[in-house]
Amino acid sequence: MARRNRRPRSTTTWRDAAHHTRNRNAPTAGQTALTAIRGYGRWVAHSPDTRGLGNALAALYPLGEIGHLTGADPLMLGAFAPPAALAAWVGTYKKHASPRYSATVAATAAGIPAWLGTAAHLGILNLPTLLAYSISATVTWSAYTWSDVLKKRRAWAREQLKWDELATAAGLEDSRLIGIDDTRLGVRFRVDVRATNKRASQLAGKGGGLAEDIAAQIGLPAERVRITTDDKHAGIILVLVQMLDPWAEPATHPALDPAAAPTLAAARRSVLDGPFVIGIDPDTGNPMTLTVFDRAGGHHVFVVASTGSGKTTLYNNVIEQATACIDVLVWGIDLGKGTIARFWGPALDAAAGIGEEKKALQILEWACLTIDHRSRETGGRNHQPTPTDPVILIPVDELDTLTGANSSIALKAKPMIEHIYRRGRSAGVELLTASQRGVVQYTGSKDPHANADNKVVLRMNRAAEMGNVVPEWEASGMPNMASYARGVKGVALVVDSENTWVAGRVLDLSDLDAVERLAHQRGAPTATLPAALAKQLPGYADRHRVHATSTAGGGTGPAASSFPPPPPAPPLPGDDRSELDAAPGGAEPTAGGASGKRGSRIGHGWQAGFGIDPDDHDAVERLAGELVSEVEARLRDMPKPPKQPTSLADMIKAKEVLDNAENNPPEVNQNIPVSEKIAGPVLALLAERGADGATPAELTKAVGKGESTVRRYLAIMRDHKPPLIVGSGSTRNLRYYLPDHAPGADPTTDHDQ
Ligand SMILES: Nc1ncnc2c1ncn2[C@@H]1O[C@H](COP(=O)(O)OP(=O)(O)OP(=O)(O)O)[C@@H](O)[C@H]1O
Repeated sequence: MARRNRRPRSTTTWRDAAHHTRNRNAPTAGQTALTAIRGYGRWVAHSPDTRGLGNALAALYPLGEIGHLTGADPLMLGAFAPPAALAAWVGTYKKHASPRYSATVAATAAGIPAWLGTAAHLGILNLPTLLAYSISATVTWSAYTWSDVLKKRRAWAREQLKWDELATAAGLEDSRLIGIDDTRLGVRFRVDVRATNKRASQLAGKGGGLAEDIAAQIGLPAERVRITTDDKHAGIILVLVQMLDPWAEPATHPALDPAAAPTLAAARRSVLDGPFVIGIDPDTGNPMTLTVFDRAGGHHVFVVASTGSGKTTLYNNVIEQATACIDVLVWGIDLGKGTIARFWGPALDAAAGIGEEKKALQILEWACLTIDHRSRETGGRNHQPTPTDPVILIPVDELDTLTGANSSIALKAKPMIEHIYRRGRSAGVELLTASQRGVVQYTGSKDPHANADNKVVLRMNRAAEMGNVVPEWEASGMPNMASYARGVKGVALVVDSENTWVAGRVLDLSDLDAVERLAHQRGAPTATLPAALAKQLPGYADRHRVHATSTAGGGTGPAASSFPPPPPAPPLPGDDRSELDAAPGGAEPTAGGASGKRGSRIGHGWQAGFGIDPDDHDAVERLAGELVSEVEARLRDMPKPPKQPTSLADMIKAKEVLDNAENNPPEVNQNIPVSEKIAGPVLALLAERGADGATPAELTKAVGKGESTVRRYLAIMRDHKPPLIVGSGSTRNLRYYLPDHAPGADPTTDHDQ
């Protein structure tokens, strides 16, 4: 044991051991100096800018004495100051473009010959020179150390350190951070991955888990880290890290602010002024946009959205922007829910709602005739929109109601939709169609896929569905809309013809009351079709007067008063509506009408806009008679004016009471009458549901009015005495019941007592 202790473990001889022991215990002066110099060098190298400068300034002081001792000419030495300053300024300013930094470096460079000159003259061994030098050196050092360039350099070093940590944890040790940008919600790293032996495309998207690893390292949900390739450099990836929750802020549409709505309604623009803003990109805070027409011509839009994903809200955004354009006319088709006609009616040029299949066909026919007319006129050149020859935008909600297997008009609608999709682009006739799925059973044909420049994908039920709309979505790093921002309403992915995409949130314009108000404030479109074109479109001049039997827009809201359908109008003399069924597009317009057949029947009457030949006296008289009876029929249902007038102040007060119904004390609500149009559907649905009751949303749907309006009336019905309905459950789980069916109600109780 003692032997083992005395001898070194290796084969080193006792001499060597002794030598090492002596070295350890008593280093030579030279070795100590070398170690100290090395340590000092490392210390300076650690921060060459500041420590290096400090040391250089300290070393410069004694150097001044050399000039003094050798009798150097101070003026000669000082003469080097201006060129040194100039050279330093030019060199640094070119590189950093920071005047402050360049000024400091130039002053320092000029200071060296100036100091040498001064020292040569005065010597350094006197107090005033020492003091003056110390102060100047301190000022120089401070100015340089705290210059913006050095501050940035230090911040950059910190970021580099952060990235190095992340990269090591994610297995990308050999990557190199080459850029970093602050984004609205976090940071975006630009990383050179060429030395990692991995391709940028391998790391992008899910990146074999790279995004997830980085997110785990920072402690964020996986979807808050996104990796994409750099379009300009194949060896670089962009790593976007969202430190803040992108969905924390609601994306409210300005129309929801009653104070801003009138200004918004009055705003006018040209479709060529820029793309439509439909939402916000939460990463950047930039608007999410959709271009339906620009200098390159039109761009159809193909929307794929599962139920409840916010399609109506998206349409509200697009229509809001389109109806603000002085050179766009909107012809809406919504045979499924009738929302477009019902709520946007006053601001549209034409619309077809529930049960208005013929009208929908008529609109498609106009679109085809418009395309043919414009193509003939321009020879297929891009249409130039003006207020008197506008772009036609045709939003079609639920395309399968037109072209799907179950549509009764599919046979006629399909070729027209195809014609518009194929030929409408340059003729300024643009489609915006929505389907629940991107398969032909829903779209009717492959035309939306092939001819819509813009694809918009809202929330999907299954990731596999994405491929039916944007086949290369995964390779392009687009988010999976089945899992993107889980739980967030109104998310959308917008992809244009160049495959450039943006994902974000559609502005919340889901409040149909606000939409209705806005449409009324905006009023009828100002654009008009050229007379020569309008006269070729069968029934176009009568589009606001002749309505098919429909429940769409039949509500009593303000929209019902001006645009949406009145009671069915008697057919106009000679106007055989079945003619709408005639195949469009192929019909050759004549000078007097849409087709040879129409032209011969109605002559130039279309131009006059009454559907008859004004030279035909019998027809004019018949029409006058019909018009009188039509006016009488419309007036028949008008309420009788009250005997006592109501003052404006009372009306405003009554409206305030109604608006506040959800918060009024019951005794106030008891005195507010509920019209049959509201109470009827509510009571009918609740009677049908019995003990299951219904949610406010279901009752809103049954009534067909805006959600806030219905909620107010539900509160009023609840507070009536005896109550008409009973609410049960917390605000989120609220359900209404008929009093007999309310949870815990005694069925034997007579509520009429
Ligand atoms: N952009 C949005 N921001 C916030 N909430 C939204 C947004 N879009 C939709 N919603 C919410 O989702 C609900 C459904 O939206 P919307 O009626 O637009 O969907 P939809 O797809 O048209 O529904 P359906 O399939 O029944 O026709 C709205 O009532 C609203 O509460």
